[in-house]
Amino acid sequence: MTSTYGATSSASKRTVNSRNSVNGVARTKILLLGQRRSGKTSINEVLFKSLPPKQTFYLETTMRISKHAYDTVIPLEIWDCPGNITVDTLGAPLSQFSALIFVIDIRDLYKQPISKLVEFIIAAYNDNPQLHVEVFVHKAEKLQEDDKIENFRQIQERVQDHLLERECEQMPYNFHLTSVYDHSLHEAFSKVLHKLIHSLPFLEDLLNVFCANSSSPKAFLFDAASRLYVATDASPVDSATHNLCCDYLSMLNAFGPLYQSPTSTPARLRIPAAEPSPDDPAPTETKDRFYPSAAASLHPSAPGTTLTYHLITPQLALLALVPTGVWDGRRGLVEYNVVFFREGVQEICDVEREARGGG
Ligand SMILES: Nc1nc2c(ncn2[C@@H]2O[C@H](COP(=O)(O)OP(=O)(O)OP(=O)(O)O)[C@@H](O)[C@H]2O)c(=O)[nH]1
Repeated sequence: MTSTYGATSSASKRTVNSRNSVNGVARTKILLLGQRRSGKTSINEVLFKSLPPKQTFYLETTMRISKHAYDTVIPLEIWDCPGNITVDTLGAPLSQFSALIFVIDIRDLYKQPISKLVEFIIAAYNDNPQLHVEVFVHKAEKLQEDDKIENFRQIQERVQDHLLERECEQMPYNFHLTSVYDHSLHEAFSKVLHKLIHSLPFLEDLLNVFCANSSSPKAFLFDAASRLYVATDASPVDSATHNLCCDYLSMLNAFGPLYQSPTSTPARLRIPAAEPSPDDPAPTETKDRFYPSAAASLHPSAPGTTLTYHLITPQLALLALVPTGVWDGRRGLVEYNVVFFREGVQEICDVEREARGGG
């Protein structure tokens, strides 16, 4: 197993070499673009700063590019750009970025946002064909189901037409319907994140082994603070289960500090201390919020399912559905499997950190 993780390490080394290193750590960069008021800052604040969605109403207009660092399985740097930024005024080559998220308000069917998106897709095609271009058709909850589907279709069609006109239709890009008011944003951003994690197949393998040995029909490895899932097992993701896990995490995040153990110091949780540097983007706020483990019964009637939560690293948590019979009768076995899962994940995180020059 160790040699397989070694392979991840060298793969990561190759890819992170091309990225800018801040504070000695090579961060994977994500560009957040879109028209004014399309919802870029809201997306960043809701996901990574735990801002309640209703409070996005009070966010101020972004005047300059702001860079936000966030540490999960991989260290991220999110560039929140003002609405008027163009390929020329960005001030950095697109080759520095791993993903470009373009946010379009679902009611904005006009030419301007589509032309701007097409400009960036063409620039990416020339500068960095590996760039993952993801279009978030945002504020989707504002429309009724039929209008939502119709606008979503029209935006996709117009982008395709523009790219055909410019003979650049080969560049791959994906569309997602999103809103800060439901789980669609978390699901869409998780899918973007999966494309950036080189160790994803190893995390998925660990989850598959955990599920097989614990009779679990579904397990997710979540980034606990942002509630993005960084990996899941091979069984299909159904939105209801994903949403349930998200809500359970949200509840634990809210109540965790009330039950904080006095002995759960950062040193004990092995939180790496980083020296701040003047160039460093705003660091991720660390808030102690966890129970080490928890469980909730979902269907009390037999046979029943229990949703379990286990903290894996200071950032990551394993959420798994386990048959209640297994949880009640063979809890020791499930916890034994969690220990092995934790060791595997920690090893992957250590290799990743080492490859990026952070350890
Ligand atoms: N209904 C709805 N409104 C949203 C959503 N996301 C953001 N908004 C609202 O959209 C408005 C603009 O949001 P911002 O995040 O400031 O948009 P921005 O793209 O960063 O804007 P600039 O800084 O001007 O470029 C705010 O009033 C938000 O409350 C959403 O999913 N649904």
